Amino acid sequence: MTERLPHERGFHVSWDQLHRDARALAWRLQSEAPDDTGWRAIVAITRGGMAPAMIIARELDIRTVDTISVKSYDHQNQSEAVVIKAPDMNLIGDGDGVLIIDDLVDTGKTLEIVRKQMPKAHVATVYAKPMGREMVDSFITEVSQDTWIFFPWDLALQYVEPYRGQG
Ligand SMILES: O=P(O)(O)OC[C@H]1O[C@H](OP(=O)(O)OP(=O)(O)O)[C@H](O)[C@@H]1O
Ligand SMILES: Nc1nc2[nH]cnc2c(=O)[nH]1
Ligand SMILES: [Mg+2]
Repeated sequence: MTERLPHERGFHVSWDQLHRDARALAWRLQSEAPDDTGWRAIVAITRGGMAPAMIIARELDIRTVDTISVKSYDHQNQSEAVVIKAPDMNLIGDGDGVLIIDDLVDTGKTLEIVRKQMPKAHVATVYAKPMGREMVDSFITEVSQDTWIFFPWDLALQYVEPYRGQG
């Protein structure tokens, strides 16, 4: 599977690392809140945004959490992102005072369509690649464009050969 990815590097994130990085993002977002009452809601971008959104909601004591689902379709090798489930717009409105959370931004296509729905929201991701960095207001760690980020929900513990004897 992984050999087929057109990326030179792999960045493997453990649950512990994700927890630390999401908490670091929450700490930063706390100081960026619009006023003393804090952020009024979170919109998590499914599915990858749900784990960091839960951690941030806990740290910032945000109880209103909604989701937006974006799916990329391939049309003659050009991918197009489409919203297949929107948040409750009566609750979220234009996004003022709302945090949008995703695990990462890569090309920025997902965030482009999400931002159109909630133009005043504050967009935050845990990880960012250079192409999409301009689409986020806050992030924690940048990786190079040719890096593939592996999240803990896509990984399993397994045996690896010792270095000595390889290559
Ligand atoms: O900046 P982009 O190039 O749009 O890529 C970033 C998006 O891609 C991944 O989600 P994916 O669509 O794979 O779905 P998932 O979160 O359900 O795994 C990731 O979780 C981001 O949401
Ligand atoms: N897991 C994962 N999903 C992605 N979607 C777009 N880029 C990435 C990435 O680097 N890792
Ligand atoms: Mg995603």
